[in-house]
Amino acid sequence: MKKFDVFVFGTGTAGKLVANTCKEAGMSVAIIDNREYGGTCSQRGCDPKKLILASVEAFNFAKDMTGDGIDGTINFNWNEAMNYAHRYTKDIPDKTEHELKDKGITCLHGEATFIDPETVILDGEKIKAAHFVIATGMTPLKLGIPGEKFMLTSGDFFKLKEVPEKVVFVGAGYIGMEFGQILARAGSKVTMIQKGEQILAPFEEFTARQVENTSEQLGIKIIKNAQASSVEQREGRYIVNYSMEDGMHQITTDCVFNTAGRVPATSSLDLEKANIVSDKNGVVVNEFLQSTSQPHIYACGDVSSKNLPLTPLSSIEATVVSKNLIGEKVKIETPAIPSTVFTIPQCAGIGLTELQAEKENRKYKVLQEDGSEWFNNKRINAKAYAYKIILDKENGLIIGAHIVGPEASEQINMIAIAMKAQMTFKELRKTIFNYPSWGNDFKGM
Ligand SMILES: Cc1cc2nc3c(=O)[nH]c(=O)nc-3n(C[C@H](O)[C@H](O)[C@H](O)COP(=O)(O)OP(=O)(O)OC[C@H]3O[C@@H](n4cnc5c(N)ncnc54)[C@H](O)[C@@H]3O)c2cc1C
Ligand SMILES: NC(=O)c1ccc[n+]([C@@H]2O[C@H](COP(=O)([O-])OP(=O)(O)OC[C@H]3O[C@@H](n4cnc5c(N)ncnc54)[C@H](O)[C@@H]3O)[C@@H](O)[C@H]2O)c1
Repeated sequence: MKKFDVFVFGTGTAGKLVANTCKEAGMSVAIIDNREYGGTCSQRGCDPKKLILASVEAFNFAKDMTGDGIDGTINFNWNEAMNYAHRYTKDIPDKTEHELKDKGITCLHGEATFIDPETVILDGEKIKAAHFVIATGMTPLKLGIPGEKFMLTSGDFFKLKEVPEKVVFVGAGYIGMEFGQILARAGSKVTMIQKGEQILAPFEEFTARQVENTSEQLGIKIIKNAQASSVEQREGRYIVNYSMEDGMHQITTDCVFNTAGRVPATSSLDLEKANIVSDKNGVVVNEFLQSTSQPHIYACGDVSSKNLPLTPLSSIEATVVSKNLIGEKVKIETPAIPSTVFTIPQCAGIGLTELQAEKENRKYKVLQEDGSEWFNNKRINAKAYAYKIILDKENGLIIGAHIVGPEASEQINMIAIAMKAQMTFKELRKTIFNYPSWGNDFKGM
């Protein structure tokens, strides 16, 4: 029977980092994936999305500047934008696998399942390991509604051959809003069906509302307090039935996406046979990222019960797991975590929202303003720019920051540095920034 020091499930950001580090430390390592190597971020998430956004942003920029230096008809070409993204992503699976193999890591394909805490089975063959690392990421949430099989999921977005005339997204979260805006700019008539009152719910209401307003200006219809109840197929099109307080409604569309959230990908691992405890947040782990029920088994990335499911956190968690496996004793510790929805304008946040600060009974001060008339925003004829900075009333430290604007992701990175360095907002503002630049806007906030 084959036996390894470390057996890793998943070849995404988290899994491949653990496999590489353990191998470099001299351990015997096997890694497995049930689809192509490379994971969500590189194949059907962050990277292809941002590559498509390169031309969407250029298209939008040129449109905003039309009459102020840009002349003539500007077209967005869906197939070219998709080909551009695929050119970058298509070689990654083979390259990832070759790099792992070249290091001497055993690369497997398929679905290995636990049969006991020390053993998995793959195609009838038993494999033992001293340690297992679960890094299987997340998968789209099942809505459990009739006709769900007609719904597309985020991975299908990157396979769209043409821009649908009409499209419905069930769920106006990160994925729904990012993809909805891309398709709206490409020419689709987009409708969002959102369960609650707020789109982009974990974000500050003030900034999320600006994304809502700009999306509506773009022609996106956002139906809030609505829940999809079934999807029917009729003559090559789809009818989405949804319920609202005043009763049932329906909408006919060319395609419908399930963007209602993602859940930990654990269902095919037979975790119970190894007595590995998991819940709705994933494999339950302690501060060392060890399974609380099986300490020789670790979990990291989206599938672990700790932290938000974001790429930088998958890397941080994988680093902690690797260090623990090679004999250091390291706890997961994260400074404040920035996050951005890559819409136009971008919606970025870090730390507490005002509502959270209120609920935690914090003594705080809010700096909030609409910056849409500020020079940086006016210079590019951008639609929206606003911020809300929440400061500890006593010591002036930043406890939350929320920016909506063309470069909000980079501005929030600067706030992340200030928060990590325990710098007050006043100190941050004393920095000399380039002028004119988005960083310099902190001086005016
Ligand atoms: C559309 C989209 C856009 C996103 N955009 C961003 C963004 O802009 N910024 C950001 O920070 N995050 C973004 N994310 C989230 C980001 O992609 C994830 O946080 C990150 O990829 C998680 O990495 P991971 O290694 O934990 O899991 P993954 O990269 O998902 O890797 C898990 C791997 O495990 C494999 N697997 C699953 N089940 C099994 C099994 N039973 N056996 C073997 N292998 C298995 C999968 O095939 C996959 O290759 C986005 C996600 C999506 C879906
Ligand atoms: N830019 C980024 O960093 C980025 C981009 C995409 C995804 N992600 C990561 O992936 C995770 C998953 O993203 P997501 O967009 O799938 O989830 P999400 O939680 O952001 O959004 C899901 C939305 O669907 C709504 N919803 C749920 N059930 C519904 C129903 N039955 N009918 C109508 N609406 C319903 C929810 O209220 C929520 O607003 C995110 O939490 C994030 O961590 C990050």
